[in-house]
Amino acid sequence: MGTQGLARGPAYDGLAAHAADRAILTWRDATIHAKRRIPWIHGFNAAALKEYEPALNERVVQLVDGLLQRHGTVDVMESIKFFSYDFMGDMAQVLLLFNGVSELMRDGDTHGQMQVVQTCIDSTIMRETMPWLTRYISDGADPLRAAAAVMGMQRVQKAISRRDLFYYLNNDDGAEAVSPPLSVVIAEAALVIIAGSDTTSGTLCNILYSLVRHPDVYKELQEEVDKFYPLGENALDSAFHSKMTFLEAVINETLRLYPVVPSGSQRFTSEGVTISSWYIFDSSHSIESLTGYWLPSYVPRNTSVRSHTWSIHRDPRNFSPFTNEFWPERWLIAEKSSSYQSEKPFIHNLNAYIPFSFGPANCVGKHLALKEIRTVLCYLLQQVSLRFAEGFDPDTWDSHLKDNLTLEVGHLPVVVTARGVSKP
Ligand code: HEM
Repeated sequence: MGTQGLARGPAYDGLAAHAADRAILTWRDATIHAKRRIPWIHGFNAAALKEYEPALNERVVQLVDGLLQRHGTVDVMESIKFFSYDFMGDMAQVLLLFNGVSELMRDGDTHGQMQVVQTCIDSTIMRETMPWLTRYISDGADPLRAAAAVMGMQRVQKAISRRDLFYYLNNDDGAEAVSPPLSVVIAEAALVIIAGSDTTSGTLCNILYSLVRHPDVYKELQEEVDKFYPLGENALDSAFHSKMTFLEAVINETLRLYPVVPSGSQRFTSEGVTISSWYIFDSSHSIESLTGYWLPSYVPRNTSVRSHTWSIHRDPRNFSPFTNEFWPERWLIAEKSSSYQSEKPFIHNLNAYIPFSFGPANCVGKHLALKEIRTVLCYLLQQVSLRFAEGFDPDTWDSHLKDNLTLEVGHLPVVVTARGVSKP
């Protein structure tokens, strides 16, 4: 996956089948991919991220206000999903939206927007695993593309009042000598919705679930939030994010246990390659002793391969101890800001931590995703307390996870209580 790595595999052709133009995620040719990534990089640079803050902050306040207005039990999964789609709508404005604006949090799904998106997502596994089949049957992404085309055309004709991601993808900043054709901008803008919504909302849900499930961790994070954003302070101000080491540890640990693309990205061998793939344990030791050796293996040409992120993240050779447990402390120990005393070896292999993939085709939206997650958590924890709703069995959480290309989460019924903190 790195710069010297293998090229993308045929799964990406399946994702692009029927499309008038390919979105960046589906380009297999490294040269074209690198060229198409340029406007995305502009759209996610530090200055652009700063420009998106007012829109993000407005949506975060709307999310938390909405949770507080609903007395009793709230399915926080649905609220956060709507939040992430509304915010990506603000960034790209290409869905079946009212007046070009997504208002799921305000109005609910009155325009059938979620059905259009879900149909697209539900078809991804089929399109990925059987690209050839897409030639014979209609593509679940077609309705999303049609909606994106209509909205995209309206959008380019509109005078825009503020800069969003579409502004950069459409080369409105004039950074490139030649602007992309509308079909390309529409493909990219539709990808903003698909790549940027459920990824972030699923991660936020996994974080909230893990926090409520582990009251000691929840308490420690709450203390950190209260330290930087006490009563009356502006928790939407990102100034302190870089100092919040425990917040970072919680996010990292959640993405380790619940990677958003659990099966990883498909790659393809255009010629035979030898890789160190099998780790043979020394039979005289137990698996916990982790002694053994790598055995190289040969992958013939024209073979599709994947690095299975879920398994890599949950491998005791990469993260130990408490490999399958939610233990944010490991990130502080690795940073040497917390101590570790135990007979068990401490293993923390950052090369094996790949929630955003790595190399030239890694997640280009990573910094926006992290900004969203940090802002939601700081503001939410300053304003409210959460506990599981009566009757919810936290032991069932993992059994409702679904690998649908991205990791889908189940319902998360919680009781939300105001902490009595005044708003900024
Ligand atoms: C926690 C949140 C997120 C995670 C964990 C995540 C993870 C990933 C991963 C693993 C990939 C590689 C997929 C592949 O190669 O098949 C990827 C690609 C991508 N992501 Fe994200 N993502 C997140 C949020 C976002 C957001 C908010 C956006 C904004 C629109 C975004 C936009 C993209 C794009 C455009 C690509 C394709 C990049 C390329 O082909 O060069 N992602 N993401």
